[in-house]
Amino acid sequence: MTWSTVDIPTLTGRRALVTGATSGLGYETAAELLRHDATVLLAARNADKAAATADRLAAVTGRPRPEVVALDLADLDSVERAAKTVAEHHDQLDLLINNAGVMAPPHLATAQGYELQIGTNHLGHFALTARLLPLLQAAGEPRVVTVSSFMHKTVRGISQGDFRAASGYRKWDSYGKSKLANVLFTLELDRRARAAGSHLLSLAAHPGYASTHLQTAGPVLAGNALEARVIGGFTKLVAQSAAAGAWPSLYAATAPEVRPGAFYGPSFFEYRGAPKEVTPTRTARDPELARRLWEWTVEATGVDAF
Ligand SMILES: NC(=O)c1ccc[n+]([C@@H]2O[C@H](COP(=O)([O-])OP(=O)(O)OC[C@H]3O[C@@H](n4cnc5c(N)ncnc54)[C@H](O)[C@@H]3O)[C@@H](O)[C@H]2O)c1
Repeated sequence: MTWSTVDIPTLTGRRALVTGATSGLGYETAAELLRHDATVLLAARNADKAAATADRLAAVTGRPRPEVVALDLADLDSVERAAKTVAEHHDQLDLLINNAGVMAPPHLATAQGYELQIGTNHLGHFALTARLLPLLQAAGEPRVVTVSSFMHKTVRGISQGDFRAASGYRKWDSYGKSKLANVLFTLELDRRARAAGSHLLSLAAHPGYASTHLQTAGPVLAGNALEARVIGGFTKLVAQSAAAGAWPSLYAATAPEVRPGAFYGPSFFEYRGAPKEVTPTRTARDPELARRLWEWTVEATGVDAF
């Protein structure tokens, strides 16, 4: 596939909400959507950072300043408030990019007591998608793109007990499980949308290996400045840029030819390059596990979609 961002069609009249858009892939995704004339909503935790990012995006793209929505994915009440705020100002949403994420922090909990990575990367995005579903359903060709990782391949499954990781927390295991959950969720959302006769498309993307804040955020949270410097330096040397890492998300969000329920990114043997369709692991494609994960997630978040 020889796709690049010049292939993104004009997005005039389309509204896109991007989570985690103050840095990394989310910032680059928002910038490219703006350049193609979408109306962009930046959902972010830190109001000052979000406002500065909105100013910067308007300046670098020459497009209208994105709207800022306060969203902490690690707090389900904040997710509910964010969705209400969006619904107060918009009657439809064309694109939801579930991009934000945290990787390998120390053992920390969300506001509701869930393990931080599964809570932020999976539960928060599930709740956000469910709460925005009426607005997505009101759009002509809605898409939900959820950003996963090749790290979903490192785990053999996920259980309800992993949501709290009450005993034996292993940071890489929890990250892998959160990214497995992202794929299971994408495929189950696709199945449920189609069973309900909805025109919503659910797709997954992964960036390969891209130089962003992701690699240093965990060590910073653990107070390990040296580890953050070493990992950050190594990543800058070998990883592709954040802009290139955003291509699979942008492809999934905008290419006319996508296949419902597909997963796009560089091949799993590479860590960079143009987006192509990749095959998730057998576990990630297990419909029974996806169904159970959905039920546990509805129980944990108190909200359902389809
Ligand atoms: N960079 C890579 O190589 C790589 C590889 C595979 C997958 N990913 C995935 O890409 C996505 C984007 O990460 P990135 O690489 O741009 O990293 P990043 O750290 O630059 O960006 C992550 C964003 O998520 C936001 N975020 C974290 N916790 C949040 C919360 N509780 N509420 C709201 N926002 C929150 C951060 O503020 C930040 O803006 C993540 O889902 C990550 O798992 C990245």
